[in-house]
Formats: sequence, structure tokens, C-alpha cells
Amino acid sequence: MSLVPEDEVRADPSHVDTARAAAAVRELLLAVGEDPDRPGLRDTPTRVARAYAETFAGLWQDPAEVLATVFDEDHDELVLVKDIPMYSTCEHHLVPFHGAAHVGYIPAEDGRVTGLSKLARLVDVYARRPQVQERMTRQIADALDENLKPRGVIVVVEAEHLCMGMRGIRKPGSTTVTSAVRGIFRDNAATRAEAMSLVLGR
Ligand SMILES: Nc1nc2c(ncn2[C@@H]2O[C@H](COP(=O)(O)OP(=O)(O)OP(=O)(O)O)[C@@H](O)[C@H]2O)c(=O)[nH]1
Ligand SMILES: [Zn+2]
Repeated sequence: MSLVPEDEVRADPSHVDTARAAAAVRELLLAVGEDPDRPGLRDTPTRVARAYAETFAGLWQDPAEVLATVFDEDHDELVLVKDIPMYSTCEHHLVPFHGAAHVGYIPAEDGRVTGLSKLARLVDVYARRPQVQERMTRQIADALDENLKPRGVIVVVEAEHLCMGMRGIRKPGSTTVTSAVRGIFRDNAATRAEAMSLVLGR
């Protein structure tokens, strides 16, 4: 029995096999001893499948497309978007880790910049995947580096992992900070320190 109507599967633009995901959620509910046919849970498998399609939409998005918008602004100093809200999913436990990303770069010699919103979109492309925080941080930095060829890139992510709060070691409120620097921020300690103080200064 298909749990999701065929046309809904076809209409799903995220390429996620929602019928398969819904069947898996139903199995999970049975595995933990629930009754997936009771009224409160009847629509849960398809609902979770749709939510997963959204949560993991980044798997089907191309960072190069996101960064295709560029302007000639002749700006050759730091551009930094701070406190970009970020929700991702820890690939070990499939529970959220969330917090803020700070993304900055110093444009290439030709002064080309991208749209500010594109930095936030880039964060989402990598956050909406099964992730570990370190890899997500590096991927954001590398995508900027490869597509804009800037003189430097700095990415800092501060996040709380629910797998460390709601279960396991149970330390809610702890924050994990990761950074990735490229170009001048990697080569020059003073430039890096200056950017870091702007990123983390409140
Ligand atoms: N480095 C890193 N570790 C992560 C991240 N998200 C979750 N983890 C860790 O992944 C590890 C998985 O450890 P395992 O021992 O395989 O799993 P577990 O028995 O559920 O571990 P506990 O969480 O300690 O209960 C845990 O230490 C998590 O804290 C992340 O983004 N980066
Ligand atoms: Zn985890």
C-alpha cells in the first residue's frame, strides 16, 4: 500500500522519495512500540516525509547556482554577514543542531561581490543535509572560495547539538564553535584576529 499518493511523490520538487520515507517512519513507529494507525499518528508518516524533504533539501541544491549573482562593486575590504540563524541535522543521531553562522570574505582584486542574501542561502544549502558541524563549516568556506575566488574567507559557526542536550551526555546549553579560514585569513594572523574579533564581538 502506497502511503503517499503517486501525484504527490511526483510533485515533490526536492527529489526525496517521500513514499519510501513515509514507509520508513511507519516502521520506526512500530519498532518503538507505537501504533501508527491510531488517530494521532495516522498522518505522521507522510507529514514527517514532507518535513524531511524540506530538512534535507540542500542535498539537491547547487552552491554554484546560489553564488551566481555577482556585482561589480569595487569593494576590496571585508564583507561580513553575522548571526545567520542556522538549523541543521546531526548525521549521527538525526536530531537538530542549531545556532548561528557568521560568513565573511574579502573580495577578489576586481572587487566583485555577491548578494548578501546569497551568503545566508549558502549556509542553508549545507545546513539542510545530514551533517557534522566541522564539515558544514568547511563546505561553506570552500564554496565561497571556489566560486568567488576572494582574497580571503572566514566562516564561524556556533551551535547547540540537541544530541548532547536531550539525550546521551545531557548537557543542554553547551555551544560548539567551529571555524574555517581560507586565503589571507589563513596566511595572516593579524587579519584573522581582526576578523575573529568582529565575528565574535557582541
Ligand atoms: N565532531 C562532531 N561530533 C558530533 C557532531 N554531532 C554529533 N557528534 C558526536 O558524535 C558522536 C557519536 O558517538 P557514538 O559513540 O558513536 O554515539 P553515541 O553512543 O550515541 O554517543 P553519545 O552521544 O556520547 O551518547 C557523539 O560524541 C556526538 O556528540 C558534530 O557535528 N561534530
Ligand atoms: Zn548527534
